[in-house]
Amino acid sequence: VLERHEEELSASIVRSHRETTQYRPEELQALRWKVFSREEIHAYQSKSVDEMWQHCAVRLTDAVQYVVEFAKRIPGFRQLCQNDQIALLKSGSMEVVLVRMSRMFNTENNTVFFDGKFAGTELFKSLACSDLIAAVFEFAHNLCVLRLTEQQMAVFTALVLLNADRPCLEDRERVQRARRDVGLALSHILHRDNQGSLQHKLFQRVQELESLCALHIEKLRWFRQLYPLTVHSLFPPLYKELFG
Ligand SMILES: CCS(=O)(=O)c1ccc(CC(=O)Nc2nc(-c3ccccc3)c(C(=O)c3ccccc3CC(C)C)s2)cc1
Repeated sequence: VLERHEEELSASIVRSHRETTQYRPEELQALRWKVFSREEIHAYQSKSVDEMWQHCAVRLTDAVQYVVEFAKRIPGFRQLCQNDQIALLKSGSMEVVLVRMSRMFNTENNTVFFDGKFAGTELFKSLACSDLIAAVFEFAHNLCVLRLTEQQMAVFTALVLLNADRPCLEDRERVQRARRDVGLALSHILHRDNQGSLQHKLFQRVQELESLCALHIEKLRWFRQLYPLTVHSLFPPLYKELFG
């Protein structure tokens, strides 16, 4: 009976994942070699720091919106109280965006999908946070080489969201129970795919995720100190609510 329950749980998580990614794997294959020209890269590099940050914040918020939709469809997340859903999204949505971003990474030319084409680290120069950009690329590369299937990615991202150690949770027990079910579903899938060794590699990636998100928040604080008005009036409200 447990098997069937796990099967049903992972099937519903995979369905939710498929319904809430902006780009399907087959679309990505077609886009793979669309890279920015030297002129286009130069145009991005000529943007001011605040212009480029604002541009990226809008793109990032688009991706986060899809993650919020995904979370709302995960069995076990839906049943949580409003406060706990927001607390999990506040601390987990960026982590899920970064995991999903790895499907939009091309390890052959070290580029990530951004604004409709694939971009290398040099395109983000005007953000003036090369350590964050290098860390995002490094993470995307390390996860991309694990070659997760969409099913493994879907259940892994549900596990990333259902983290009972997050701050400000009211019903930790309930999150823990939902997490245990998804954790069982993930190890069931990995063993069924004969990839049990992926389990500990994925948990290493989770440690990297936490420090990457902390770096993102640190850079955002630095940026907001320099450009308070840009953040206040030009950043998407959802970005400020989740990362502010
Ligand atoms: C995520 C769901 S998906 O369907 O796979 C998908 C859907 C859509 C896309 C397109 C997309 O929005 N790509 C972005 N790329 C980057 C980026 C930027 C610097 C290096 C590496 C990637 C974006 C960011 O703004 C970003 C992301 C992570 C950390 C930090 C930042 C910049 C900070 C300063 C806001 S948005 C990609 C993937």
